[in-house]
Amino acid sequence: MPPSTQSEQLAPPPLPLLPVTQQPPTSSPPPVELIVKLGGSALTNKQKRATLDAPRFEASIQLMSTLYHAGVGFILVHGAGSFGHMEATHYQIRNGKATPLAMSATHAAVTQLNSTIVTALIQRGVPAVGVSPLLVPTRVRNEFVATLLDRAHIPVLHGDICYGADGRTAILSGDTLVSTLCAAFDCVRRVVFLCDVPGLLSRPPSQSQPAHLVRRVLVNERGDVKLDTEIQTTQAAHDVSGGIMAKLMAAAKSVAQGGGRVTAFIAGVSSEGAQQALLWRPERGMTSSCTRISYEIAGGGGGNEPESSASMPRRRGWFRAARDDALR
Ligand SMILES: Nc1ncnc2c1ncn2[C@@H]1O[C@H](COP(=O)(O)OP(=O)(O)OP(=O)(O)O)[C@@H](O)[C@H]1O
Ligand SMILES: C=C(C)CCOP(=O)(O)O
Repeated sequence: MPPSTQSEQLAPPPLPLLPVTQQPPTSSPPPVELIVKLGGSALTNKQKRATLDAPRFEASIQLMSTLYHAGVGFILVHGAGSFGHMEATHYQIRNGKATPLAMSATHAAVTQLNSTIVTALIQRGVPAVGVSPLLVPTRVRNEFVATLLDRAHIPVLHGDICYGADGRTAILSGDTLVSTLCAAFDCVRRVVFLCDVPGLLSRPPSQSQPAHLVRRVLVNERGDVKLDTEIQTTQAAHDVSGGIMAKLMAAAKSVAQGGGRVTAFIAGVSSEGAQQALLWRPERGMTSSCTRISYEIAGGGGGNEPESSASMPRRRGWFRAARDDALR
């Protein structure tokens, strides 16, 4: 074989050609009951730019592959993790005035992760197709996702940068995308947010005091959230999409807008809780190893008046979701 030139060596390795017989049938795709959000913390080392967390990445891909081969239909969304948050912070995208080049650089980072995920899934026989939100209007994006599902693909969307209606630059979190998809696809019954923690904890895992897992969160028709315990949360300085609190609110929105149709979960990617959440059915009742966010008509449980979550470092009782971060 002739020696490779330098430019050939720089190209990423190609996907091996799959045996034709391994390709899954394209007829009768399963109904889509599930949206999975693979958090950046379930895929990457969020402290180190452009770095995968190899064991968690493998666990995430393996879980998605197992789901697919078990015949479960789902839409996959992933976060940016260390491929996007640091760029978005550096280029001040949330300030609304990032340059086109800054937007491109941040989008390139998150699509690099998207391509890595899609490639890993294809290698395991999952017919994944990456879908970037970027400039595509929500309605068009949802039609594209629906067409991919009809053709038996697994759409893989991701948190991204976007331009608001006024042209200002903004972040569209994967968590927000989940609630948008949930509203558009009324066949969805559960949404599962997978990350590096077993669910919502009473304290940030970085604190030395022991934290307990919050197993149950209730949401009313207005999207107000009820917790039976006080919680404290933190987020990394370079996190541009609100951390675990924004995730809880996106989960609450998915549940509230479904009016009881949808149950949401936050679970650890390598935990038993992930299996419980991904395969949960209403008749299975309680889940013990993850956080379950479910619907309850307000007035059933007493509690405090809704307050602004932004002003409450410690929360207990009913409180109201903070304003959505996304512009669309
Ligand atoms: N009370 C808490 N309970 C659970 N996690 C918490 C809490 N406070 C802080 N955290 C942190 O929140 C992180 C999960 O939120 P984060 O937004 O990073 O998730 P993600 O969806 O995986 O990331 P990304 O936005 O990159 O997709 C955990 O890694 C944990 O360190
Ligand atoms: C930082 C960017 C570009 C998207 C953030 O999406 P998230 O990680 O799902 O919150």
